[in-house]
Amino acid sequence: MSTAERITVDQGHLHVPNHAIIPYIEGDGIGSDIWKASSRVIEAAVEKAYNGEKKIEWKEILAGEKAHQQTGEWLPQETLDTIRDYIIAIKGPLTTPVGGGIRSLNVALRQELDLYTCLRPVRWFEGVPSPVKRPQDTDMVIFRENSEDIYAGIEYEEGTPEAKKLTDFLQNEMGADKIRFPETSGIGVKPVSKEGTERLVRAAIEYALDEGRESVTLVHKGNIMKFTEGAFKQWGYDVAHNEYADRTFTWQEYDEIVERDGKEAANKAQDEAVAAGKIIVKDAIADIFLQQILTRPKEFDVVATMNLNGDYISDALAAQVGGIGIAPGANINYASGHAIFEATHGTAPKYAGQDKVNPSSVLLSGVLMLRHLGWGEAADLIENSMDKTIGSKVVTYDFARLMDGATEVKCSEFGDALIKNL
Ligand SMILES: NC(=O)C1=CN([C@@H]2O[C@H](COP(=O)(O)OP(=O)(O)OC[C@H]3O[C@@H](n4cnc5c(N)ncnc54)[C@H](OP(=O)(O)O)[C@@H]3O)[C@@H](O)[C@H]2O)C=CC1
Ligand SMILES: O=C(O)CCC(=O)C(=O)O
Ligand SMILES: [Mg+2]
Repeated sequence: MSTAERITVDQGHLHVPNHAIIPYIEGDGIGSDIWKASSRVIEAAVEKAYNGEKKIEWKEILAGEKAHQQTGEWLPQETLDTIRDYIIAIKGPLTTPVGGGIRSLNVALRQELDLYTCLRPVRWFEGVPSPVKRPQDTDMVIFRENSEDIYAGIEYEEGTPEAKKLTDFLQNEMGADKIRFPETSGIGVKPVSKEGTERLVRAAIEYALDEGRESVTLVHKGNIMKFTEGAFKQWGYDVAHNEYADRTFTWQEYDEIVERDGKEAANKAQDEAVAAGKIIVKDAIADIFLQQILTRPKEFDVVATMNLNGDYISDALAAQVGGIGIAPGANINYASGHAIFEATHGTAPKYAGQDKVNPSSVLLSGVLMLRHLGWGEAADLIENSMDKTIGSKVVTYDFARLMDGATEVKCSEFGDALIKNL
């Protein structure tokens, strides 16, 4: 009889049994290849780290194409119920059609479970090829708001009665006179709330404090979208001022000191705050931020931003440290304890079933999961093995095409090499 048990949560604190059941969604496209390779490495690392004392029992749950084939549903209720019950899950990517068709199942999972933080650490591994000269300078952790913004899916197709009704309302009752082509516009709505912003920024500041990080940058396009992105910026600063006054120093405080006492006094206050171990909370407008992460990456650390900005920033930053094949993530609700770990990339359909792509994104999502469970020894083993394997230039196609003298291996063979090097 299996001794496996479910993970439980008590007031946000996880209780992880030694033999833990973890539900997984294999994913569409490349999902099956990367999951097979990664799950084997995770199992081997746990076995080696704890001599069999700790163990994961995977429990498959369905979503996406596999779910549709087997149950007729894209996201069965049973899948949501299982994640609710088992608290922690890991998933491969799921396809979302562009234009029409079903809405994103990835977004639906985050919304259904209210996994409001999308945490995406971006760091370089020794030896990974990168388009920038000093990839080691990029070490950031993205906190992407995961529950609102235009991902709420409130949009109406051009030419429909709903789009016309909303356009008429905006023009006739709200005085919106800048809809350039009202007869042929699709209309989308972008909700951004104070509560949603506060819980995300709070999580980012808590993380920065716990992990000894230097700054939290609020990234927004608040000059143009004043009451959504601009409000995000101000609510973010307010969290720092109202809840973390003794542990943060903000650029708004800096500006106030400049106004009152001059720049020298402000610089002195900031230096003293840094010396006292306070976190600097600052902000950047999204367009220039995308330049500065390339030109001055050392100046950024924890990044807190809204859903769409976070989506773009995730892939842009991934490129700086070797690409989307090595970009992990986690979707977390810090209050309920629920979390789904998943790669940043998608289903890469042109590589589906070829045993070709890099499994590192989902594997490193597993590493994040192991750390989240308190199984850091197994996580360390995997990261060290990645260093060793990539250092010996045994890599999948994505790295091989940018490396001189690399040995290109398949997805499954990269998994084998990682297990050998654990
Ligand atoms: N969380 C999720 O489940 C996500 C789902 N998606 C969905 O995935 C589908 C495809 O999206 P698409 O825009 O093509 O983006 P993808 O991230 O799926 O793929 C884009 C490109 O990224 C590279 N890539 C992706 N994964 C890997 C990997 N594991 N190893 C190496 N290279 C990789 C490949 O680059 P190259 O061509 O240069 O070799 C690939 O062609 C869409 O339906 C989209 O909605 C997208 C993002 C996240
Ligand atoms: O849900 C999708 O299809 C895309 C999601 C995405 O790009 C992301 O979460 O980074
Ligand atoms: Mg994305």
